[in-house]
Amino acid sequence: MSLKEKREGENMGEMGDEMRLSRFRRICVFCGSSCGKKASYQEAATELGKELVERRIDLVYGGGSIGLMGLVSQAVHDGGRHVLGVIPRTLMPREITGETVGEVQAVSDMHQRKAEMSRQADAFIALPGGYGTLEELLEVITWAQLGIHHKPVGLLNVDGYYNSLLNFIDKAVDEGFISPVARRIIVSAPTAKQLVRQLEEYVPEYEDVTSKLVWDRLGYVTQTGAPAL
Ligand SMILES: CC(C)=CCNc1ncnc2c1ncn2[C@@H]1O[C@H](COP(=O)(O)O)[C@@H](O)[C@H]1O
Repeated sequence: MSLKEKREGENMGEMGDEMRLSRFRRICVFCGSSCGKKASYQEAATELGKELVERRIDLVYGGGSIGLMGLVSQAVHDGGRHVLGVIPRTLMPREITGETVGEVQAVSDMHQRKAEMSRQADAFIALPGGYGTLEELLEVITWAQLGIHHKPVGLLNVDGYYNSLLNFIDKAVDEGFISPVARRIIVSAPTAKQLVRQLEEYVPEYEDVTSKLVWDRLGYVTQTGAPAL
């Protein structure tokens, strides 16, 4: 049995009685707390939410209703899937982040929020965004590189928004700072449909530099305690 088949089998085994259309139970979306200037960014956030609904995938995100975060969470909630917003207590007042649809999980700080969003998800997708989005994206890529998780990481490159970032990463490969294998951790596509399809097919090829058991002891475990993807 190939690694891909084995991992798919593991996921199916955890499915419960609901027939799934995806190997992912829940996806974490990172995105701007602003809407961005182009309508295409906002449309992409809603499209991504609808794509998750179509594939019966739940959402975990940073909570609140501001910017693209609000659009993607509303689309998933409207489609009847579960939405989990993970918010640091200091950002909880409605004047700061707006109303959260679905379930809210309060955490103590930004670090705990990232760890919790990551723990709850089977894959990650970044929509267009600013510093916060980039930081969250780069952290889960770094964690994949270190073997903390093997979950797919996708970049929704709406209207080429992330072209310059991808060019920079390619330069880092050329200059010997990122290995070609680590470059392939990032899956990118221009539409939600294409991206989710590519993430479904993603096979991790990264060799763990540290046993996953070590990370588990540090608290980086999946919620069910099951092996990461
Ligand atoms: C005080 C203040 C500026 C609040 C803005 N309100 C926010 N509410 C909730 N999460 C946020 C907020 N700003 C940034 N984030 C976090 O950073 C990411 C987006 O940051 P950005 O807009 O790309 O850079 C989100 O995924 C979220 O996890």
